[in-house]
Amino acid sequence: MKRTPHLLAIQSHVVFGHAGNSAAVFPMQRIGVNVWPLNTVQFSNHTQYGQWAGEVLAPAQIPALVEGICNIGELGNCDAVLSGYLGSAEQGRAILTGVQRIKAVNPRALYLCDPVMGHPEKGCIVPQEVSDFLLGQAAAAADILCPNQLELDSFCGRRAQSLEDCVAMARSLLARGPQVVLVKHLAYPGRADDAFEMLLVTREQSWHLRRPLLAFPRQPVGVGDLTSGLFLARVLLGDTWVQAFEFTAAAVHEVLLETQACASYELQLVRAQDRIAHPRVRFEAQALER
Ligand SMILES: Nc1ncnc2c1ncn2[C@@H]1O[C@H](COP(=O)(O)OP(=O)(O)O)[C@@H](O)[C@H]1O
Ligand SMILES: Cc1ncc(COP(=O)(O)O)c(C=O)c1O
Ligand SMILES: [Mg+2]
Repeated sequence: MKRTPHLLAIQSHVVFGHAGNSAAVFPMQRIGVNVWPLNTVQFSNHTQYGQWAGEVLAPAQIPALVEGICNIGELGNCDAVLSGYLGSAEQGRAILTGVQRIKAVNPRALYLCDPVMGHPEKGCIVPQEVSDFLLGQAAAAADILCPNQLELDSFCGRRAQSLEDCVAMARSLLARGPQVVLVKHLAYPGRADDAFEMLLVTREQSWHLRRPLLAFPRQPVGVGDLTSGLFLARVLLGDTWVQAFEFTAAAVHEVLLETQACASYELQLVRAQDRIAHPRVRFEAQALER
């Protein structure tokens, strides 16, 4: 029997609704991965409501929890670490120490960093020191980096001018260490206004993918977290990079269709669970020149 992969997911938890682990854990489990959720913050709701209650996990808890798993002899079973929304830069440094610890016992373990830097206009609030940490240290430690356009621009210190430019910028991130860069949402001048575009860049190849742009009265939150979680889960389940990319686009689109049909602001993950596991739509990634 094929082994079920194990994934340590270090990101936010919201009591109500879906963002961070609250957007990613159930879908990753639903497609067949054992998830170890480690919550960097526990907030009542995501920050785009403009108000929330709750607190940030003390950074020392991250190594303590990893050590606890080590002490029961399970750390070597960890196939991957995912990090997303962080409450402080110190938490970020603690995660990198945890990643080193896991790679020491399982050198094949992957680290996916979703560099959630916030989007002040949209109300996604992240402390500045977290962005500085992500720009400075996280990219070098990651095997897989999943920025959105704003985060890609921040890494490169300039705005992308075209699709070719986005590819060149993502490629420049590979030079810092990652094997793969997945840009979860492209926004460059001149792109089609009826499509939602994503990009996957490895050392050997680049792929571009388009899916339909759906209309929402208020953009749902947690889509990025769902995207990075499903991508990593599918890689652990044995997909190639491009297979995982295509699956992720389809499964996320299914969730958005269900969410739109329900006229809901929060992602409809429970209702969409069968569509996540078996997407009915399929999007083909197009290989780019390079
Ligand atoms: N097919 C789609 N149609 C319309 N909006 C989408 C679609 N897919 C994703 N979105 C929205 O696009 C935005 C992507 O946000 P962005 O900041 O680029 O990434 P992230 O979710 O990582 O922060 C989100 O607001 C999400 O709800
Ligand atoms: C607590 C929390 N976690 C994660 C996110 C990131 O969500 P997204 O996947 O839309 O980038 C947000 C965005 O506001 C948030 O408030
Ligand atoms: Mg995001």
